[in-house]
Amino acid sequence: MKIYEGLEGFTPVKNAVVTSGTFDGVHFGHQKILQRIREIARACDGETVLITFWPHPRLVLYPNEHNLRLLSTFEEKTKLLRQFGIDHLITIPFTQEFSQMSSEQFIKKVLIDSIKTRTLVIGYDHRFGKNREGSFDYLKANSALFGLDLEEISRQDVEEIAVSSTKIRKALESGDVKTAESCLGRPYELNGLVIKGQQIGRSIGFPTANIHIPNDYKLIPKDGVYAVEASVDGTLYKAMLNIGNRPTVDGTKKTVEANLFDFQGDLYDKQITVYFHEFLREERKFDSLEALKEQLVQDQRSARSLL
Ligand SMILES: Cc1cc2nc3c(=O)[nH]c(=O)nc-3n(C[C@H](O)[C@H](O)[C@H](O)COP(=O)(O)O)c2cc1C
Ligand SMILES: Nc1ncnc2c1ncn2[C@@H]1O[C@H](COP(=O)(O)OP(=O)(O)O)[C@@H](O)[C@H]1O
Repeated sequence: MKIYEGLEGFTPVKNAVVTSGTFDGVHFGHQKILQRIREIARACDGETVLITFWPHPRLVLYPNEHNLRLLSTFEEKTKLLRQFGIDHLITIPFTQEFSQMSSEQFIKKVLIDSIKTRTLVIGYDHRFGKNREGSFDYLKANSALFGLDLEEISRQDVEEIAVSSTKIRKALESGDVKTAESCLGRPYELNGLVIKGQQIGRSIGFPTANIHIPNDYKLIPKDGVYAVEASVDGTLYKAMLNIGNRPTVDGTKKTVEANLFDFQGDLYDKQITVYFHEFLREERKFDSLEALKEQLVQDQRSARSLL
């Protein structure tokens, strides 16, 4: 997959089969669209092109709305799009100025002049251009004029899947990692770097890798204890993970930390990926570290039996 920042570096490809959108999470519904554009490209000996916007339009249009959290970081999204067979990824810097472009201008300048789109695939409810006025009907009425084939993912197809990024965000915010997993078609993941903590973990026999997630827009699931898998240096470990303030040790800021099963060694400064499988329990304040330790023994047993 080739990645282009903006349209400048892009040179038109043969029979471009195009779709556009934010694709946050690259969930099951998005995957249907990706599958469809791949099929069309194969049939016409063309190449798949995905236009996406970064930063997320809502972050630019509503900068005061600080609570928007995304399912995928830019790196996670590109990795997934590559896996799903996109040949060319164009990321358009989403600015206030860009948001003022009319749908007609978007079609003419971006889809036709710059990309030379042969087929455009969009969901029935997809809108683009200023105030999201560019609808499928408008495109359909003008597609001959624009010289492109149009393919709609129907309402029925979209509703059958019953998946949306919003639904997945809500599920994760309530700890429902199972629903998130079924909508994403894979477990929800976090990526980060292992950093030093207060080194209390090892003293109670449960060293915990503290994970620093550099992207503050990335959605962290609800506080609590989870059964997860963790991947480090290409090896996958079963693990348990806590998200929260650690009231037992009077913690003040939120941490994400994992105890890996059947692992011994040093993880500091390593890149780690965790995959959420089950919510185990709420985080609690224990009367002593000894009581916390007893609970961790139980948590480990529960996690092992679920994973
Ligand atoms: C699976 C798991 C569950 C945890 N549950 C709790 C909890 O319920 N309450 C709490 O205060 N801390 C909880 N913790 C956090 C511990 O307090 C933390 O691991 C300990 O403070 C050591 O942290 P440190 O080595 O990073 O300093 C949990 C940690 C893990 C890995
Ligand atoms: N099974 C394990 N799971 C998690 N971390 C482990 C494990 N074994 C060793 N470690 C190492 O121990 C560190 C955590 O120990 P801990 O005492 O909790 O210190 P810290 O407070 O710095 O996280 C991890 O960052 C990692 O380098």
